[in-house]
Amino acid sequence: MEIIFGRNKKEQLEPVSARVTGKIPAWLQGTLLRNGPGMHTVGESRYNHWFDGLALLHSFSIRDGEVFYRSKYLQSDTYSANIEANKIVVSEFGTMAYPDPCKNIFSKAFSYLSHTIPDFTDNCLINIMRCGDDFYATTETNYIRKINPQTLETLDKVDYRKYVAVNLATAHPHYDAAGNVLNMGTSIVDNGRTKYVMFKIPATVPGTKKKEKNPLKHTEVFCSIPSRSLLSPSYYHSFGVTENYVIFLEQPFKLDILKMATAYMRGVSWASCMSFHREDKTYIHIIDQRTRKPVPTKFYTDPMVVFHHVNAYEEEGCVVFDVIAYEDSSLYQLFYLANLNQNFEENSRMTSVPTLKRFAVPLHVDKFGVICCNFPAHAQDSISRTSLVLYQWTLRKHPSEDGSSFLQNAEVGSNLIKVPSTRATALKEKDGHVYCQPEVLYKGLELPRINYAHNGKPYRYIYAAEVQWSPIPTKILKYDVLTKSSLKWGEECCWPAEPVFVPTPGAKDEDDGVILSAIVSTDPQKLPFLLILDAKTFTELARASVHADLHLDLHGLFIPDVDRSAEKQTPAVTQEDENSDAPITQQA
Ligand SMILES: CC1=C(/C=C/C(C)=C/C=C/C(C)=C/C=O)C(C)(C)CCC1
Ligand SMILES: [Fe+2]
Repeated sequence: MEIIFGRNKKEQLEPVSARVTGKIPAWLQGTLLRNGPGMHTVGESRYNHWFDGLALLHSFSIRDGEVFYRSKYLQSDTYSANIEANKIVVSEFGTMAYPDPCKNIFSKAFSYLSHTIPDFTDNCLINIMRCGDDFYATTETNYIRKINPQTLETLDKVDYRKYVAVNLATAHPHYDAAGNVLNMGTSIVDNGRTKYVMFKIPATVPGTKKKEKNPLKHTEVFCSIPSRSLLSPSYYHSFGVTENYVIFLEQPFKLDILKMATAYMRGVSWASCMSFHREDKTYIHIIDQRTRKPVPTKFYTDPMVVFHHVNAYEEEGCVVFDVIAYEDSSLYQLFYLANLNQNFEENSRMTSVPTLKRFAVPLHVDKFGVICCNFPAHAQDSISRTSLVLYQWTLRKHPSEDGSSFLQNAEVGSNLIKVPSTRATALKEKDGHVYCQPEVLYKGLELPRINYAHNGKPYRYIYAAEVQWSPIPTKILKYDVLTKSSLKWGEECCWPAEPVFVPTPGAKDEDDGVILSAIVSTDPQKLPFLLILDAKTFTELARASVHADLHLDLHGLFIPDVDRSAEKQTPAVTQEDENSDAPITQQA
């Protein structure tokens, strides 16, 4: 496994042509752009954890049936400082490091004496975010790095804190149909408060001057939720959205801010400042995007750890959401390089299996009961408590004939979920709190993706990596949430990456399209390759093998060429004609 994890990967700076077997659909034109850790040692020093590795960007450009591969290390300040010092001088998730005494680049790292939160790394190794016409490499700190999606060059270093008060932000933003970005982050001990902040970055800005064109300058806070505890906010890696709501899980996997503030002094990593509190609950926050306020009911479930939300949607007065859940935080433990490199089979057996779970949250619970089914939306919004009671009374006296709209005086202990698409339950408790219990759908999957046109909406298919006894994917999976059946692709000595769905132009069915996945091979006779599957049947359409040092990556996106040709057709932007407000095609 050393071959996959511990070894530094060589960059492929010049695009290399791949050997294509099979037939790439003619409509598939664009670039699969991905990110992940590629360098695990610098000089004599080694990172401890796989999530520490220096970001290596790579891309497969697909044009007229041909594929070109290239890769380049993100030229972050962290990368430059490390390379210059010929050792690790910047702290990452699982490795505490100290700045080179002669250099002052990360001088703020020592600010623990005067500030609670030290400066974090800009080694953006997790994902790629699209923001208007710009692309950024992302991690979970306050830094993102602008990149050129064609050349993989590193551009501006952006500090989120310039635009919104967050010390941490997720690497998994959401996008609406117009390409506006919705993300969230944590603001730590700011003005005596620790809170979770949801913010929007517009896709386009109507400004006239070039400077005003930066969408980040138009970032808008759209809701903040106070953390239950000032000094131990939850850690979260992603969140969910429906058409009208945001789902945020305040889980009992927490950051200890006091431990973080003293980590440099104590010589311990950030990872050691995170802990799972199995005695605690997981709180489910549902935020109404129209009012920008949380739904007042307290929803909760058992302790769990979620890294990836899969999708969510609204159905008959409920928010239904799917996540990959763990019983504890042991996943992060498994990715210590020492576990991955020696006695791999023994050390990386999962104690907690990533499980696809479906939750349902009833939206209109009050102390009088619960509104189910097709209670008209306008009425839900405008009915006051008094008229609600009256309405309830009227309905009880005169129940609607087809039973489609009704109010129900829910008994304590009764299940408030009556939607057809799940057996998940939500039990009303004496104090008005609601205890949600999920339906278990599938065990042993991670890195979930969907057809993003269905994000926030009812959907049927999940594409994911199948993980069996270890956290390293061995197969790609298509899971049908309706029939609960699955299709799989796998091959000896092949280690697949997160599968990305690309829709056929003018697609009718949700699964009309292809799956792209970069496959790392541990068979010396077999080159690594880009796999192209028919998303409907999960049969191989083509593979593009490359003579290059492919790394196992984390996340990325597909940029269809329509976007590029639109860019080319747009005349060069001048000071005067920068008013264009045209929406962009979004491919998350
Ligand atoms: C550096 C740093 C962090 C980095 C976290 C990372 C890099 C997490 C990666 C998670 C992944 C890849 C999960 C996959 O499911 C924290 C803890 C946010 C805060 C302190 C500074
Ligand atoms: Fe992730």
